[in-house]
Parts: sequence; structure tokens; C-alpha cells
Amino acid sequence: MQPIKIGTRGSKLALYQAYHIADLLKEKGLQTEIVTIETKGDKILDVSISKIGSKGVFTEELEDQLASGEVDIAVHSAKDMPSSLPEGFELISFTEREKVNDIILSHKPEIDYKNPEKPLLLGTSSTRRVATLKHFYPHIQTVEVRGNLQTRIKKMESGVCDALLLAYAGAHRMGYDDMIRHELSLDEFTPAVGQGSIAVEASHRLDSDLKKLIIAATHHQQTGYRLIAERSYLKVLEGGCSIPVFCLANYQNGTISLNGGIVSLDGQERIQHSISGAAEKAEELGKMLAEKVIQSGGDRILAEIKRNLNK
Ligand SMILES: NCc1[nH]cc(CCC(=O)O)c1CC(=O)O
Repeated sequence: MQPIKIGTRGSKLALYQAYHIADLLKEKGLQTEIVTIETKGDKILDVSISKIGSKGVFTEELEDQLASGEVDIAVHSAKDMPSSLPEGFELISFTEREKVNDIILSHKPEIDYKNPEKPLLLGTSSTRRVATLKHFYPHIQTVEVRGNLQTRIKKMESGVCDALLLAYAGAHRMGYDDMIRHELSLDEFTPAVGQGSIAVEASHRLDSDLKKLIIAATHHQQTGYRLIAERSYLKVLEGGCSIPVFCLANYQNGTISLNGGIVSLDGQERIQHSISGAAEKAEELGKMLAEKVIQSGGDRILAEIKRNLNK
């Protein structure tokens, strides 16, 4: 059998994730080969992702290679994947999720983000994190810091900000645990959909036997249920990474508990609801939660956000 060709972006985090998938495949006796592909999102560093248009900036080039058969699968942070993929592609597996929290990371030993008397400048490029900060910690200032994790840390160390607001998963995978100063609560900083899991994308053309082998080696079923629920929620709210929606599903004994909402860009309004039900109904639960959020004012917040982003 030919080695399974794994397409990935070239950032260290992306490569780490691709090698993680390669390791899982190798454990099942499958041969692999990593193919690095540059995407629009990697090239454009000076424009905020929410302005480039979130759909597909990190995925389009990978999908071209999947479609042409240059690679068999593409590996992504699940969080970076839009809720609907272009025709002909699907996410076939989700790896076991790590800790889903956001964290504050800094080279400075003491970062006190709760004390309004202490000025703090946090670097982030996520609208969800900026809006959430404005809601719970309005005294904190933010500055947009983009680029891969290594670039962001360099910018921070050169004085652009005091600390970075990041996903635990990325910081941990890159070995920066010793710079993590705070782990943020899931109630306030409910993570983005998919945070902490790695997704495998394939074209519908992928050989079905090979697909089964890849799923058996890489898919984590409980994470799968959680991600189906969260992504179904995201799909209704049409939230790419530019819209500050959040949603976290937990799995216990066949039950999914889903908690999600939306926050206005200025942080003034934050709507949050929860729902639970059988894991087999994950997709329906996501939709129902989204309807709840929409009906309790989410529609207004969403419309306002879209007006703002189009400016
Ligand atoms: N937004 C970019 C992005 N996409 C995935 C991760 C980290 C890995 C993950 O959340 O699974 C990050 C960095 C971050 O948000 O700090």
C-alpha cells in the first residue's frame, strides 16, 4: 500500500498536529507522508482574519490538493474549520480533545487580570476573546496580535502587549506550558466551537476502505459527539471565526450537555443558554440551542455584528 499522504499548513502548530495524526496512523501499521502546503491565511499577516473573510482562508489550498488527489487527507485544528465545508469535502474524524480552556500566557511572571486598578494590555486576534474581555473585564485593554504562536510570543516579548490570550491546546502543543499564567474559566471564556481537537478532512473521492482505516485510527467517539453538537450550533449561527459565538459540549454516559451563546462586539450583551440530551441527537441539540440563542436576542446581536464587520 502507498503511504497515506497528509496535507498540512507549514506552521509549527499545524505540523505538530499533522505528525500527531501520522503517529496515530502508524500505531495501526499504516505508512504516512507529510505534504506541506501554504494557504492564503499564512501569507496575509497584516490584515485581520475577520476582514479577509473567515471562510476558507486556511483551508482552500488544502482542499485543492485533496480534490486533485495530491494528498489523501488534510489535518486542521477543528476550531479553524467552517461549519459547512465546500461541496465534495467532509470531516471524517476528530481526535480526542485536550483541555478546552483559554489561557493567559506571558513571559512576565505576574499577570493580574482581575484587579481593575492594574492596567493590562492583552494581545489577541479573536473577536470572541475581545468581546468576552469587554464584557467581564472591561478594564483590560487589547491589541490585535496575529501570526503563528512563535511570532505572537516574539511580538509580546518585544513589548507589543503584556500577555497573550490563547487556547490552552495550542500553547501546550507548542511546549509553552511554563509561560501559562492563568487558565480562564469555562463559564466566562466558553471556548470556540471545536477548540482543542484536531480534525481530519477528506474528499468524497477518498477510497472507502482507506477512509475506514483512517477513521478507526484517529477518531475519538466522545469527542465526535461533542463536535457534532457544537458544529451544528455554529452552522445555524453562521459563525466563522469572525463572529463571537461560543459553544462547549460535554459528554457523560451517553448524554451531551451543551452550553453556548453569543456576545456583542462591544461586550455589552452576552446571551448564554444550555441544553442536554442523548448523544445520538447531538446535531439536533446544537440546532435547538442555536434557536434558543437566536430567539432570546441573538438574532439582533448577530445582525449588528454583521453590519459592523461589513463596514
Ligand atoms: N485561532 C487560531 C487557532 N486555531 C487553533 C488554535 C489552537 C489549537 C486549538 O484550539 O485546538 C489556535 C490558536 C489559539 O486560538 O490560541
